[in-house]
Amino acid sequence: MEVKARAPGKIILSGEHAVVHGSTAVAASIDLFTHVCLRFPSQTENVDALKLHLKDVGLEFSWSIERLKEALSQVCCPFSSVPSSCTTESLKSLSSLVDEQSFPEAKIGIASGAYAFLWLYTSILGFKPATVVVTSDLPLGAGLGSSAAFCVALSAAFLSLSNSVSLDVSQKGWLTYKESELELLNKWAFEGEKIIHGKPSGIDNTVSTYGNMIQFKSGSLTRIKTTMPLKMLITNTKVGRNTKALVAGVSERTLRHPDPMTSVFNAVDSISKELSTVIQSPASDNISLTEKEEKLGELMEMNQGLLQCMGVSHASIETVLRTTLKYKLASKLTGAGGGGCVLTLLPTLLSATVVAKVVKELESSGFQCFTATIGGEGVQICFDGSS
Ligand SMILES: Nc1ncnc2c1ncn2[C@@H]1O[C@H](COP(=O)(O)OP(=O)(O)OP(=O)(O)O)[C@@H](O)[C@H]1O
Ligand SMILES: C[C@@](O)(CCO)CC(=O)[O-]
Ligand SMILES: [Mg+2]
Repeated sequence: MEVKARAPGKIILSGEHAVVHGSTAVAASIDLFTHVCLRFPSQTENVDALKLHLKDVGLEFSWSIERLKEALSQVCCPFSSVPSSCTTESLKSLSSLVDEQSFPEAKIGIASGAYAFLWLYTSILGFKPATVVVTSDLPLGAGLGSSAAFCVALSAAFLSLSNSVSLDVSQKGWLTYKESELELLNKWAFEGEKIIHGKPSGIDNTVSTYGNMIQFKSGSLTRIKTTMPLKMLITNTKVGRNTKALVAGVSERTLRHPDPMTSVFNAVDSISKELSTVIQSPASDNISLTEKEEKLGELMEMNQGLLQCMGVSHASIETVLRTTLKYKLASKLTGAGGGGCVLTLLPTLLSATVVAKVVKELESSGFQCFTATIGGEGVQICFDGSS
C-alpha cells in the first residue's frame, strides 16, 4: 500500500512574529511543495522497521519496530484520534532514538524534523513497519514554511491510511480532504510544528493545509481572496537561520520591553488589516490598480521597519532592501527573518527590463531570485502512484 502527499510552502505578506503575540497576519500558499511518499511493506517483504529517507538533506534513518516500542510505548499514545502534544519526557525519548542513528554534527538542525516525524507517525499509525521518503521544492530554513509543509504533508500521508479519516483509495489523481478532516490534519501538523518551532502561531501549517490566501489571528483563520494580481520577487539571501531561535528572541525582547513591543505588535495588527482590505477591494475609477500597488508596497515597507524593531532583520536582508529601493521597489523579509527570503513587490506596469536588472544586481551579491505562483492548492494526497 502506497500513498503520496504534497503540501505547499507559503509567503507571509504581513504580520510574521507579531502573529505569535496575537496580531493579525496575512499569508498565501506558493506553488512549491514538500512531497511525502509512505509505503507499507507487503507481508512477503518481511520488513520490521520504520525507515525515513530525507532526500533534501541526504539523511536516512531506520528504527526497528521493537526499539520504537521500547522507547515510545510509555510516552506516546498510538492511534490517537485527538492530536496529542509531545511532552518534555516524550521529546527525550525521541531524541535518544534520533541520536543513536549517528547523526552528523553539521545536520543537527534537522534533528527536530526527525522528532516531529517520529511523533506524528507513531501517534497516528502506531508501531507499523513502513518506508517514508520526503523531498521538497522549498529551500529549508529560509522563511518559506518548509517546516510546516513537512508537518502538513506527513500528517496528510499518515492520516490517509489511518482509521481517523475515510477516503476512497480507488480514486485517481490528486485528492483533497473534506473540511472536517482538514481541521484534524491541521491540528496534527501544528503538533509537529511545535516540536520544530517551540511556539508557533499556527499560521504556516494553516496556510499549507488550506492553501490560497488567509488572514490569521489568535489561531483562527479567515479565507480571503485578492482582487489584484500579486507578483512578488522572492530573494533567498541564503543566510541560514532557525525559526525557533528567532521566535524565542522576539519573546525575550518583549519581556525586556513589554510596552514598546506591545505598541509594535498593535501597529503590525493595523498594517495587516489594512493590507487585507487593500488586496480584497476592487479597483475602481476612484482607486486604480497602481494606487493599490503603491499602498501595498508602503504597507510592506512599514511592516519591514517594525520587523527591524523586533530584531529579526539581518545585514543580508538590508542589502536586498537597499538594492530594490534603488529601483523604487518595496521589499520586506518573509517568514522568521534573520536571513532567509525577502519579498519584493513587482508592480504590474514594471518593465521586464527593470526586473532583469534588479535580479542581476541581487544575484551578483550572491543571492538567488525566483518568482512563484501565489495562492494555489493546499495539501493533497494521491493513491494511484501516477502523480
Ligand atoms: N524537506 C525536509 N526534510 C527534512 N527536514 C525538513 C524538511 N523541511 C523542513 N524540515 C525541518 O524543518 C526545519 C526548518 O524549519 P524552520 O522553521 O527553521 O524554517 P522554515 O520553516 O523553512 O522557515 P519559516 O518557519 O520562517 O517559514 C529543518 O531544520 C528541518 O528540521
Ligand atoms: C515567525 C513566524 O511568525 C512565522 C514563520 O513563518 C512564526 C509563527 O508564526 O509561527
Ligand atoms: Mg518553519
